[in-house]
Amino acid sequence: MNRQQIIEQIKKKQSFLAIGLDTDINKIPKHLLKYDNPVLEFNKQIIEATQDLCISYKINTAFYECNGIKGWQALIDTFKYLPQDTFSIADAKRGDIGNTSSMYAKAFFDPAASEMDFDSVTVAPYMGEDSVKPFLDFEGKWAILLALTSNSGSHDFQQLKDGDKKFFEWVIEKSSQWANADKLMYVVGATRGEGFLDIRKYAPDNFLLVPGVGAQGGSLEDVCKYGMNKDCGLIVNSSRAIIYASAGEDFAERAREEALKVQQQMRNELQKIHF
Ligand SMILES: O=C(O)c1cc(=O)[nH]c(=O)n1[C@@H]1O[C@H](COP(=O)(O)O)[C@@H](O)[C@H]1O
Repeated sequence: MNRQQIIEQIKKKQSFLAIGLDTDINKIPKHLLKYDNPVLEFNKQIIEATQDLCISYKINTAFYECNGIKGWQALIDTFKYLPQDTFSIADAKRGDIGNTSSMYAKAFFDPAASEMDFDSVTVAPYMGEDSVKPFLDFEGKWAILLALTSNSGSHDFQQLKDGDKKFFEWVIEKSSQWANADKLMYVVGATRGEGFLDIRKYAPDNFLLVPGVGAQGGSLEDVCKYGMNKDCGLIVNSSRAIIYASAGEDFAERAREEALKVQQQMRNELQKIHF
């Protein structure tokens, strides 16, 4: 999905919500355990209940990788179940020396090799240009670079100052030379409030993937106030607050209710920029 198509989906659905399929077998409703692949069944029902309210699904691969072959199969099958009109994110946080990154890129971008054809992968920028380039070399695909994350550990490195800039500002400034806003997004935690102003100084046009509303308590209002640009420029993720709204048989219905609340807030924010 390209930038224009993302913007069209935002306008059409009046939403910039990504639902995070951080599906933990220990947290899903017990009645699903009778299925051959309970994680897949859970994901299917969540997707069916929410797809008109979100523009994206973010699959955090850790929740699948930890379950070995069955987990990886659930990842592939969930990928295949994602609606065509949603932007797919493999949240794998990869990045290694060039030839290894090429393999990581193939794992998510080359369906002939892996059966998966995600629109994007999250990438850790710490190893620099040659570790990110292999993801950018795939035509029509996106790399989503970690910039200023939502967790307390973001202070350890990302917010250290060198000269007139913090480390995350160096990351954005430098990586902007590798690709433009049609291929590169940045992760910025919803808990960063006015920190979005610093991000927008260096990335005025890029879409930002913003996790941290819902369970981590980030404010959607602040994210929009400080981070929105004329194209919206935001894909805001919520995982646990939506997918685990109920542990009962009504889990999909309750997930829809939670997604709807977020979507309605997003619609109000989009009206402010006349979307
Ligand atoms: O890259 C991410 O998606 C990410 C970056 C970040 O700074 N903070 C963060 O929470 N995430 C991911 O976003 C999701 C947040 O989940 P909830 O807190 O349950 O909404 C998880 O999949 C995290 O791994």
